[in-house]
Amino acid sequence: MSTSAGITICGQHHLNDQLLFDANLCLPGGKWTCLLGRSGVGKSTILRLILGLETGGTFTGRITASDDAPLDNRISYMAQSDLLLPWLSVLDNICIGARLRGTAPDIARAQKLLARVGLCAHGHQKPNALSGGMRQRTALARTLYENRPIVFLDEPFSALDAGTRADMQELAAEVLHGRTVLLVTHDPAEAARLADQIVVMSASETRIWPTPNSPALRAINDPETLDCQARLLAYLRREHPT
Ligand SMILES: Nc1ncnc2c1ncn2[C@@H]1O[C@H](COP(=O)(O)OP(=O)(O)OP(=O)(O)O)[C@@H](O)[C@H]1O
Repeated sequence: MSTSAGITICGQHHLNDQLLFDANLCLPGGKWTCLLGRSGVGKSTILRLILGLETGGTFTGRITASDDAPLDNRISYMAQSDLLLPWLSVLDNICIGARLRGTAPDIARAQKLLARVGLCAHGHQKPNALSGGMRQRTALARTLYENRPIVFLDEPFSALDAGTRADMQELAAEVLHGRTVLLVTHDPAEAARLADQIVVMSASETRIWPTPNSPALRAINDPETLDCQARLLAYLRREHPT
């Protein structure tokens, strides 16, 4: 695996000639950044801009890697929708990246990941036979299979029950330790538990929020983590009321 470079995105994004956001966001290399902010503020757009994907708007600014090398082929991306191919089995969906690159899929690795996301018995099934949470875990396994130094996760645990969510957070923290991770979430508890850096995004700023002193992954009942979660929730409710 190549080194996990940091990324900076600095600039303004306009949608239909209206300013959507003015962002100055630095993702430290090898660390987890959790990005929160009200729905529609532009969190997914930030991911898509760094990935060079269509956003429907216009970005003016700069996106740079800390090692000045191109970001191509260094990022794996788990979008909000699972993007599973309905005609392939769960196992084949997990190794779709290898197939698209024309390389032999590592079936043993895919099966290990399938087991880690709790879907051992479902590898042969088609995605339409799975629940929403099972589909999301398949997409997580596909993202982890890619073994990239930079990983973008857009609400990756949103469809999971509380117990499975905690398990998948722990799996992702273990497998992606030392990678540059950008996790978009609406869950202050998730951010308080997983983040090396928490960023709250609004139209006018990307605000760094204080994280607990202990290293991630933090215990669910760690008092400082619970305090961070409560303060963050209070801020989000005050700053971004519905
Ligand atoms: N391809 C597109 N074409 C036009 N507008 C778009 C496109 N993609 C996103 N938008 C608009 O950009 C704005 C920001 O969307 P984005 O998905 O980045 O928000 P978000 O903060 O991730 O929201 P959520 O938390 O609800 O996922 C929204 O107004 C959305 O309608």
